Amino acid sequence: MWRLMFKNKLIFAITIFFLVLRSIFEVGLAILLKNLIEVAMGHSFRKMIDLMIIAILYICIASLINYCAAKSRRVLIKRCISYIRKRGFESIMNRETGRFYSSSRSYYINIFTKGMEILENSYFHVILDMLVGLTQFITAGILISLISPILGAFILTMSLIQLAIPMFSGKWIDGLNNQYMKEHNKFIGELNEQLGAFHIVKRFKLLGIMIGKYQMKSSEDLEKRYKLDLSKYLLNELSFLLGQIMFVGTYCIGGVLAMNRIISVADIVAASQLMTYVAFPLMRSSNYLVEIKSCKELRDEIHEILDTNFPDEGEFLNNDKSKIDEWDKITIKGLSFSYSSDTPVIKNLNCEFEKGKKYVIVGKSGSGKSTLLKIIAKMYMGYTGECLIGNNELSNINEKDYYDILSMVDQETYIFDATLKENVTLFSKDFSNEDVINALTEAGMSEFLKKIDYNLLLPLGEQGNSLSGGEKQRVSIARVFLRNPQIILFDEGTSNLDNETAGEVEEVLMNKDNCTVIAVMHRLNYHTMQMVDEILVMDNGEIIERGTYDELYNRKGFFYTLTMEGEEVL
Ligand SMILES: Nc1ncnc2c1ncn2[C@@H]1O[C@H](COP(=O)(O)OP(=O)(O)OP(=O)(O)O)[C@@H](O)[C@H]1O
Repeated sequence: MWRLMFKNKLIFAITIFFLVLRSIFEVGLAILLKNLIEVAMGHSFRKMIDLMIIAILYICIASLINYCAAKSRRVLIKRCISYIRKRGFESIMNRETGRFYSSSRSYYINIFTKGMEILENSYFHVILDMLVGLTQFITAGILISLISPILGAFILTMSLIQLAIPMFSGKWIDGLNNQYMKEHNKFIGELNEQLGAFHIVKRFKLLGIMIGKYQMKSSEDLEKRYKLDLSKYLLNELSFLLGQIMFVGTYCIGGVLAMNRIISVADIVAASQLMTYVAFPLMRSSNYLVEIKSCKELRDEIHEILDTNFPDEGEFLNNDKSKIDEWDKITIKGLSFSYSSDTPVIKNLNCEFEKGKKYVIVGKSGSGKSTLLKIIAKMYMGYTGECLIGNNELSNINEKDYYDILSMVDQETYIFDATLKENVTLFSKDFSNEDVINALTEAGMSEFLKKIDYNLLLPLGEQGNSLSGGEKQRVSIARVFLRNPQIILFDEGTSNLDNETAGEVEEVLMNKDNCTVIAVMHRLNYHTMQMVDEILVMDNGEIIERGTYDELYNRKGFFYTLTMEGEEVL
């Protein structure tokens, strides 16, 4: 991670230059003081005036250097964090879908907010502070040893004792820090969930329960933070105690040496001033090492995010995977999948979807329909069996290529805080207003377009707050229609629409030329069903019936029972 600072060679070199210069100037002040005392004791007014002018100039130059050091250090750290934020975000957004979903949203948010703050304060600043401390320590150490080797030896011994602290406490603090980060992740997750569920909390009068849940996570988070801080304070105090022993000890030894006329009073004053630059960097060094160690896990995580086969700007991670060849059908052979190791959600499933044909999957809630669609959409890896697009195994296909031919309408719609047009084109410049209007019309938005006077620049607000649930759903359908993909996966895409509009949209969908449609539907419109090539009936992760609507209905099997229960067909 520290190598990141080298990436900005010029600003890194400038920062080091000013920091080292600043340290030398700070330490040099002790020699200036020593000379002032010696001149004062020599009673030469003229020399005193000259030295005072030099001292004022010295202090002014030191201040200027301090400012330059602070500014260049700030620029350097800003660039490092900016690099990690930008490349990290690109890397995460370029992840394969399955891998992206293997971590929670609050995990990512935490890395980019709290994580960056910790990295900045507990790593980059600390490394530069260590450099300042090291320069001060070496310069002051040499000067003190020149004044008295005995004092030098005493200070060195005490320093080594101080350095032992982080070595013994590193793992302990590491563990506490990890526990805190985990608890903090949970707290952010809870906060995210509760704010997202604001309307449900209101409507179902859940405030008491939710505040209780929130309070629990909040106090666990604060408790872990308290334990971490307390341990850090303890170590700080131990370091401070050793520092004080060194401080007082140096005065005592210096006094004895002065009594024996080995060093002068001016030497004692200079040594006491220099001691600060030996003692404090050392006292802090144990904290620095603790801080650096404490964010090791975080650095490893950021490393993993940044280093995984990192692509050039704008490229996708899995470019090594094969491009998709010509294909004639989607073949699923012996497919099994489970979210957790115990219960499989898809069980040894076999089926085929021919290119250009239209399919509807039905089944009771929880039978695995959406999971099957998500596997075909390359959102979940870790399945067993085969999922072939033509002759290409899905897991070997380049995701970018795949999403050129496949689009999905999800159960959950996502609307960006942008205009209607941007929400349909998804910020692409490749589509005209006419294309957008056609797609929206196909998605059943003609009345809405009239109502807004065809204003495609209409802002839709945060999460599409200015739209109804059905309108949001139709915007997400229009996105898919606009792209005219070879495969459309449609997961209850019309569930929020009235029967008439739903029927119209489904008719457009089922009449898309050269497009393979696999739709999950609960509410089956008879007219739509007549346009479907095959209906697959799923139960408990398996396909138990398949055929046209009439075939299945007349078979009087599971599908018929579903229709009789009134769950599937209106
Ligand atoms: N992300 C997940 N993690 C763990 N279990 C899940 C996850 N998503 C779904 N499941 C479980 O997998 C099973 C199948 O879910 P799936 O959403 O595929 O069913 P479905 O047939 O589409 O249901 P519905 O018609 O209600 O949408 C359910 O028992 C569900 O609880």
